[in-house]
Amino acid sequence: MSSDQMSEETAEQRTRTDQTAEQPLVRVEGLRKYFYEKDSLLDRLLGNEPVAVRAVDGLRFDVHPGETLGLVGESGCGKSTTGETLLHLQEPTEGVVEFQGENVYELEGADKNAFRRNAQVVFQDPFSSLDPRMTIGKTIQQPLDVHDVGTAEERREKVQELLERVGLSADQIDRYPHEFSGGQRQRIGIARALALEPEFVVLDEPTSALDVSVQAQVLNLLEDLQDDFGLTYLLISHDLSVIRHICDRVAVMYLGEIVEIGLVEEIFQNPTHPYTEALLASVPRASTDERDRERQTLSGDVPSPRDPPSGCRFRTRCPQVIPPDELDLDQPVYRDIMNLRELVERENISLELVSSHAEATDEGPLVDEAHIDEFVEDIKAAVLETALPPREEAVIDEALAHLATEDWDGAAEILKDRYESLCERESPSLGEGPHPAACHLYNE
Ligand SMILES: Nc1ncnc2c1ncn2[C@@H]1O[C@H](COP(=O)(O)OP(=O)(O)OP(=O)(O)O)[C@@H](O)[C@H]1O
Repeated sequence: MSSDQMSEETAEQRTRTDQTAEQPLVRVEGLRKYFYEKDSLLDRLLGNEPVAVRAVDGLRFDVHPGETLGLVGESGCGKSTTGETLLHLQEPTEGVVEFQGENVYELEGADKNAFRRNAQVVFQDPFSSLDPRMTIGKTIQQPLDVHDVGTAEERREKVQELLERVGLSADQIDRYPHEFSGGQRQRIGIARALALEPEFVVLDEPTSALDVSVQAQVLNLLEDLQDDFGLTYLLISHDLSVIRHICDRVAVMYLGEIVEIGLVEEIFQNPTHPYTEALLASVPRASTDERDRERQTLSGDVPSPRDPPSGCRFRTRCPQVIPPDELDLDQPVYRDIMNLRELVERENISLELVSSHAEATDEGPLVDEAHIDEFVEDIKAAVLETALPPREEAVIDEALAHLATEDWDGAAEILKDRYESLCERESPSLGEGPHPAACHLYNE
């Protein structure tokens, strides 16, 4: 092969859009981070096991050289914990993170140092992340001091260069953070992250503390810096417009897991996971195609990462839960019944409050035999939003009657027997390929 042919092929390889074929810069496999909150004295007396907060629960994804991968999801879904664990700022509970083919959790000595230099982070809040007593020059220079880079004079020169590069002026080097606006402070945070010439930067909500007018400027700066320095970004944001502005691909997170991942345009125009669809339904549409997409809004609260739902974690809020084959129910009715089941399983209905026929006693609520039907009607009126077909109403009446004697398990069992979904039995896996989604609707 001639050298011309070889260089042509290399150029082709670089512009290849199918990035999955490339050697990733960062490879994450089975990453878990659980927090064990301190157990109370009572827990210790009762011998209770500490409950794990499953902040990050089995992530697998790659970040390719030169790309910006977005990580999006509602507050508390584990985005920041992912970024911090990936950079080894937090100890992982389980899993592997490879940077340039090396497991970062096993690095030692010079290799560990090299990783620390090569992988940096920009935090959300430019107000609290800068030390108010330190000049911005000292703040930006600190990583150079820690890693003992160059002479004192060279370091100061480097800081001045960085200030210019992020759109500030070299003669501002001896000023203090309070003399700068929010946008300028974030530029200082970016300059500090770039001081050691990293290859990979985690941007954790880099613009969410800024005014909307300043956000685009900072995002444009990040894009320019990426081009100039060949940077690779993992951008964490709850804001889909930020993701769309700057990312090449995006991973959608829900309760510690990735539910869908793919090219940004592909995800925005053709989302497959019901959670992604619901997230997108809450933002203005760019094109007519997208505006025409069926609107599906999210119901219910995000469950606790201490006790996530079985099977698919999104199933307690999903507008497309899969009913058993033998049932022919409209989705809103099935959703309604599944919400009722959740309340019964968690014993989360205040019987005395919803029904005047439930009398509070020391042994719990007491319902007169003669009023069980009214008691059941009261619960349905308080909890259900749709009208049930007669066949289902009979099953639900039978189940709810068990609550008259506080037999929650009996009620739950009847409901489970008839309505249990594949979505609660089996956890859908995130498949392979350029645009996988962890949903039984697509994996069936
Ligand atoms: N040190 C900690 N100890 C206990 N729980 C924690 C700790 N840090 C985070 N968590 C919990 O882990 C879960 C994920 O938090 P994380 O901050 O990673 O989410 P996030 O998606 O970045 O949300 P946000 O955008 O609000 O920061 C949350 O339930 C949070 O309360």
